[in-house]
Amino acid sequence: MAGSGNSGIDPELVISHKFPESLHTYTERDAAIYALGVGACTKDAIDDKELKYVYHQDGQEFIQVLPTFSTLFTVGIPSQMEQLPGLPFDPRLLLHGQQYIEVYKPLPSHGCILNKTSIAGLHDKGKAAVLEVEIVSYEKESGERLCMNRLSIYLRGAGGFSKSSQPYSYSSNHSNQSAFPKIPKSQPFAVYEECTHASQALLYRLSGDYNPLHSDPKFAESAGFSRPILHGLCTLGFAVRTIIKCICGGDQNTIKSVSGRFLLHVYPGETLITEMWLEGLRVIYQVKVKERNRAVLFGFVDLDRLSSSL
Ligand SMILES: CCCCCCC/C=C/C(=O)SCCNC(=O)CCNC(=O)[C@H](O)C(C)(C)COP(=O)(O)OP(=O)(O)OC[C@H]1O[C@@H](n2cnc3c(N)ncnc32)[C@H](O)[C@@H]1OP(=O)(O)O
Repeated sequence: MAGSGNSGIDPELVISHKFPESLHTYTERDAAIYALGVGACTKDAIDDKELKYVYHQDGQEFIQVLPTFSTLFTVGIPSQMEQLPGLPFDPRLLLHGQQYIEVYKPLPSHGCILNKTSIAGLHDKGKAAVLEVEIVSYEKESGERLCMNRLSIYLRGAGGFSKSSQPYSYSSNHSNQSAFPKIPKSQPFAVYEECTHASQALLYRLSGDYNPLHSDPKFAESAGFSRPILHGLCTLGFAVRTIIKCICGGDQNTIKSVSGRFLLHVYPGETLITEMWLEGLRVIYQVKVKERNRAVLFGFVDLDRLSSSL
């Protein structure tokens, strides 16, 4: 509830903050390491729908890039948050809450990206604060807009900063594009099961997210977990890759937008079961961890066309 504590957050200072523009350069190797990190070709090293993400399959000139690779353009955010005036927080208590992605054109296999970052929201949830950050990414050379990522960061213990009896809530996004649909009660259109590896987070972190929550047992324990947990964006990468494989006929370029809410942490080595429902051009999905029979992620993916193989 509003006013239940005082985390020292100064909301007006936070939402008026202006981030400097930043550059992010990547190569084909980064795109391939990312694809392996989210499980591409793990079940089958010659998978004909996935080899293209890690190898110049059939002589293709460039490797193909998964749309969720764009989430890597945001890896600098947690360290930028530490410099953010008016936002004191304990980095051990920070969790990734939600991710929304819009893809405007296929991601190139290498390039230099210009990121424009802004605060998109701040909410007082009493026991937590939720900060939303939006990053619009452009291809530096052409100036063309490539994608947009909006992430919600859940800061445990940082709520209670509202000055009035109404909980503080600011959002720059009025379009409700990322509102979550209900999980249908009907049987899923497709279900796909896949194991993550015990070393999944250690592989995924090589894509640039070096938060010790995912690799350091002592840090993970101090954050309240029995061992390091998987990056939320790794779980999201598994889910979207699964949707591309099961619904999009392997064509990653049919993805227009992706939305996901992280419901519970995943331990590397656990088995992910992704359930998918197709409603027009929208795929509603839910990921469960088999070993604990718990939902860990849900959301939707909007497509720009349906695969002819459906
Ligand atoms: C590129 C890097 C980006 C930054 C990353 C930061 C570093 C962390 C990286 C990670 O990858 S962490 C691993 C991935 N994330 C997780 O594992 C989180 C899983 N989710 C949870 O553990 C829980 O859902 C939660 C976030 C702890 C919240 O659970 P809790 O029981 O405390 O919430 P509720 O009581 O249900 O709701 C309170 C309030 O908060 C809203 N809310 C709930 N969940 C989320 C969420 N995932 N994202 C945003 N907001 C959330 C909920 O709607 C309630 O609001 P009101 O309805 O009361 O207004």
